[in-house]
Order: sequence, then structure tokens, then C-alpha cells
Amino acid sequence: MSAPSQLSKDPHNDYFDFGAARQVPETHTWEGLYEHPLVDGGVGAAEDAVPVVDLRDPHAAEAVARASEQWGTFLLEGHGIPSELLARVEARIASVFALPASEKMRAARQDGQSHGYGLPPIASYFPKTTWSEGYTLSPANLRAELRKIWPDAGGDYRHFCDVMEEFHRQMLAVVDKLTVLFLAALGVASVEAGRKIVETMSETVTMHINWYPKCPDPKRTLGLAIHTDSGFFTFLMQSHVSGLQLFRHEPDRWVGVPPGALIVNIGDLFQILTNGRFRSTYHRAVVNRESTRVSVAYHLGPPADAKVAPLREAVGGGKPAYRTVTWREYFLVRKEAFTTGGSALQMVSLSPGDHDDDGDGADQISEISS
Ligand SMILES: C=C1C[C@]23C[C@@]1(O)CC[C@H]2[C@@]12CCC[C@@](C)(C(=O)O1)[C@H]2[C@@H]3C(=O)O
Ligand SMILES: O=C(O)CCC(=O)C(=O)O
Ligand SMILES: [Fe+2]
Repeated sequence: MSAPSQLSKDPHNDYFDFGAARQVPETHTWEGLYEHPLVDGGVGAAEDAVPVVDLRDPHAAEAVARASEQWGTFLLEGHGIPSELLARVEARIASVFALPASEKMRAARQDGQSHGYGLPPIASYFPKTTWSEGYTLSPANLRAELRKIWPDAGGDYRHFCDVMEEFHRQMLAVVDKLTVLFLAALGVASVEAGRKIVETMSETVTMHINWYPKCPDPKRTLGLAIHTDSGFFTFLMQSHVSGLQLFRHEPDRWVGVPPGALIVNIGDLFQILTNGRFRSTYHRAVVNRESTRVSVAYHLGPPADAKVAPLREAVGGGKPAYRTVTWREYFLVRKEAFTTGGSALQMVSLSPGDHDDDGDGADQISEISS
């Protein structure tokens, strides 16, 4: 599937009052949303059922490998994050987005900034605006960021920061367990390598909160535009309202992901690291008339300037399929891909016979170190 080719001249960065909207204006109307059929991805949907991995399963590494190769997405069970904590996260997020525009806009993302309130970075590559608000935060800057919204650092501020920090702490334990499974699935035996990967990813976690308000005419608009996540992998916590759809080929279709589950998405840099064995998935979010929906994407990847190249274990006796890239550089490649209608992964792929200009692509530690 090719990416949209129009780079927006006007990213519609002004505040839009979703609560007051009685219809979907032209600025938020998307064409061609239903070119492909929508199928249910729930348990029991046969080949359309989104794979499930249970962290408690002794064969979980094999299940992770299968799901990452065939889907690039799976539902995670046995993760141990209490549903009561997820409910508190959702309630505190609601308290931020319920604030008046003037207060939220104090934290508005500035041009080129990785954090802040407002639409996510890819929004600016599309000519239309999505039916959503967003807030990008990292655990490291959480309190400083939220002081922009709540300068008095009162109860709402403390409750929000405390619950997000608790969520982050609990997610790190899940990151640890899942990384062990990914490395086992890839045949990377080094415990030291695993420890280093988890440590660097933990330092660079980015959380993107998506807030999808109720919509009076949901079929005409989109909550989040089609994209692949660009890092290593993303955990997606979503409320008990459906909205996430995965794009699948043969036949081309949208698969609706069951609500409520914790989802794992493989990102583009992981596709590169695994030499194309694990695949990133195109996905989007739709909105609905009845309920507001919340999701928190917990993005994991390397430090921005660390080099990522196919792992020796993944290349085996073959050739690296991708050249070495940093995440920072990949963002620029993706921007160009959106502008030209190309594919960012294609743009960093090596044609057969090409040599990786950054060395042999063999040492798994140096490949993700700065
Ligand atoms: C770490 C990141 C991944 C992300 C870009 C970002 O710097 C922070 C926001 C993330 C997000 C969330 C919504 C979809 C997405 C494509 C976007 O535009 O912003 C992802 C980015 C990504 O995966 O590249
Ligand atoms: O809200 C969703 O279900 C999708 C969110 C997402 O894909 C993202 O934030 O990267
Ligand atoms: Fe995503």
C-alpha cells in the first residue's frame, strides 16, 4: 500500500472544539476510507483473528515469532498490569483533555519538538485533519511538561503524574519480559545484549496519548491516519471501545482489533533489525458516535542517533536487506516518503548485490549503540 503523496500546506494546527461540533467539517472529511472491506479480528475469526501471546505460556517465544512474522501485531495476555491501573490511567487522561483549550494550548507542541500537546507528527503529512487530540510525553520530562498545563502543581497534576509514572514502572517489567522473548525468537543468546537493549530502550521511552472524541458522523472522518510505527516496538493500551484497524493483504482488508486488550506493534526499525523477518503493520484508528476513546502508545526504540542495521543472527548466511540508519535519519526518510508517495522501508532497503556502506552489519551491540 503506498503512502499518501500530498504534503499539507496547512496542518490545521488551530484548536478545534470537538464537543461543540454538530457535523464533520470539510477540514476533517477524509475520502476513500472504505475502499477495502472491514473484517472482525476477534478471537474465533479464523484467519482474521489477531494473534494472541500469553506471557505465561512456556511456548511464548514461538508464538511471538509467528505473530511478528505473519502479522507484525499481537494481543498480549498475562502481562500482569492490573486493569484497575489502566482504568485510573484512562480517568486521569480524561481530566487533561477535558480542560479548556486555553489551558491545553499552553503545552502545544512547537515546530520540530518531539513532545507536547497536539496532533502527532505524521498529521502534517496529510491534507486533512483527524478527529482527535494528542499529547506526546516521555517519562523523563513528564512533570516539567505537565507543569505547563497545571502551573500550580495541585492535586490534578500530582494524580496525573503519579499514575503515569506507575504505568511506566509496570510497563518496564513487561518490556523486559517481551524483549527476552523477542531475542529468544531471533536466536540472540547473549544475556548482556538483552540487558543493554532493555536499558537503552527504557531511557528513551515516548508515550503518545490519543484522545478520540465522539463524532456526529464517524464514517466521514478518521481518528488517526494510516501509518506504521517507526521504532522497535510499541505497546498500545486502549480503552474498552473499538477503533484500531490493521491493514492486511491477500485479500486487502481492514481487520478490527478487539477493544480492551494490550496490543504490541512491530515498528519499522525492528523490521530493519530483523532483516525483514518481523514486519511492521500499517494501522489506523477510526472514531464512533457513542463513546470517546483513549489509547496510550508506549513507543520503544533506540536512542535517536544510534545506528540500526540487520542483526547478524537475522542475516545468517544471506545479505543484509537494509542499510544502516538512525531513528533521527529514518524520520527524515519517512517525511520524504510521505511527500513522494514512496515507502520509507523501501527507501532504506538494499537491492541484491549492494553493500552496506556502514560496515558488515554484524555486531548486534554496535548496531544499536550510538
Ligand atoms: C517516538 C515517537 C514515535 C512517534 C513519533 C515519536 O517521536 C512520538 C509520537 C509517535 C507517533 C504516535 C502516533 C503515530 C506516529 C506515526 C506519529 O506521528 O507520532 C508515531 C511516531 C512513530 O512511530 O514514528
Ligand atoms: O489509537 C489507536 O488505536 C492507535 C494509536 C497508534 O497507532 C499510535 O499512537 O501509534
Ligand atoms: Fe501507531
